[in-house]
Amino acid sequence: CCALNRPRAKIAHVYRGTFMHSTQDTTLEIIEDALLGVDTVGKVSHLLHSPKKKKKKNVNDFHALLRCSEFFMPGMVDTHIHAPQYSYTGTAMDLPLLQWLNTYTFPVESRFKDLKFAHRVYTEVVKRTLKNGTTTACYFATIHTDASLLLGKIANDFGQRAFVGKVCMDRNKSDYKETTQECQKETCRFIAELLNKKYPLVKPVVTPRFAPSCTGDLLGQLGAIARKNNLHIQSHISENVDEVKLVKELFPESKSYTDVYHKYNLLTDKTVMAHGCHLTDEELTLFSETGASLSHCPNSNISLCSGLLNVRNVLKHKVKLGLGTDVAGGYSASMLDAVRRTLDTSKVLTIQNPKHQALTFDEVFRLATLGGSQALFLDDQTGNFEVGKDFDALRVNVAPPGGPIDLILCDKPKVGSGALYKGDDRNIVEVFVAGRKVVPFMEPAAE
Ligand SMILES: O=c1[nH]c(=O)c2nc[nH]c2[nH]1
Ligand SMILES: [Zn+2]
Repeated sequence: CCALNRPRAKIAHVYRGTFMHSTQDTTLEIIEDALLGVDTVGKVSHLLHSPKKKKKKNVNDFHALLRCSEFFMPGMVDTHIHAPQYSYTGTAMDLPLLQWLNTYTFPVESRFKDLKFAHRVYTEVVKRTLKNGTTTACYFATIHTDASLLLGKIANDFGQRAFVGKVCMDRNKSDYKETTQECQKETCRFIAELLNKKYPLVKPVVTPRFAPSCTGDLLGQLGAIARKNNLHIQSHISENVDEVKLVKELFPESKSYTDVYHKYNLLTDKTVMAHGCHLTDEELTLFSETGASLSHCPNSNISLCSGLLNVRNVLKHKVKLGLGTDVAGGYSASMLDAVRRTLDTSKVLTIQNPKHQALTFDEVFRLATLGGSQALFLDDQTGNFEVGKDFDALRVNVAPPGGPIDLILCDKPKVGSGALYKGDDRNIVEVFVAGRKVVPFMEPAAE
């Protein structure tokens, strides 16, 4: 419908082959021998299911033909990732959350005052996630405004769609914090300067780290800033039981952890909260009523022994949910890993309770793509191949030379699931964001 209201841009590319995506009505739709057009502004102009019936020769003449071992799927949406923590991924997996933060995370994040170090790490994380098929990332940076702006520039240079958050914390045992006033002032500067760059795909997100590292004053100010500027919000919630206990002690007047954020206007339909493993049904209802979403980060939840989120119960409460890698609580920057761990976690819940209905592959595929775009309030722009949305896509080759998969029993409808279970970045041969090919990497524009 929206596509009809716009003047139509010219078609720039047409691809022919198999397309896999999720829609509101279909968990996983596989369209074989389809023709998909991308217009000059990077949007899907048409998706024809049976082009053979349309015998107008000149329509089909200029298409790029996928190999029979290839298909297109929507780019994946990482709804929660800490860009600075990429520097120590996989090296600090032996402590629970609160000790883990003090021992490993805060000392490393403090180093991002150094813009040279920040440039190196942020370039690597943007490249690594893009190569692994993350077309949209919702990033936490650090408390440093200039380094956070640099992350925005690097995502823009490589063509990744991203939210970037300058982290806010005015309460911490170590020096890694700001005063309440600095947090507020620097958040406003960060938002103004990032918006001023007019990057088409990179936007700021208001980012209180989590309730234990913020005073009520700061949370209130950040809620007001987000409201005034109509911005996204991200934080953490109910990841681990000690953290939930700490929040009870720090905010005794609040009914629950969720209530703390709600009180300070931080639960909106543009809020994404990571984890939520220990939320009560009552809290999930508050999420549903406010339209706030959850980011499920199974690798992190297992690696830090935080808990097992019952995604089925979250979905029953009609709470929007996407997947996140949560680097470096999670040790993998790949969303394919997040897909697998989501399935594993759900099956563990079924082992514990046979009445639990485990998530299916198709459902998890939807969470990694359309679900993530809904969680980030971006589903009018990305998440599947509906006409009028940006063409954010992965060209997957199930069996590239030297790849990780041996195609033996090739049952066509199952090829996609096999590729996502067993595949890696070698299978993601091209990545597109808003119609632009971003993998293989583009040369960043000269200064
Ligand atoms: O997984 C997590 N990573 C973090 O950096 C963090 N900060 C607060 N809570 C957190 N959880
Ligand atoms: Zn996190």
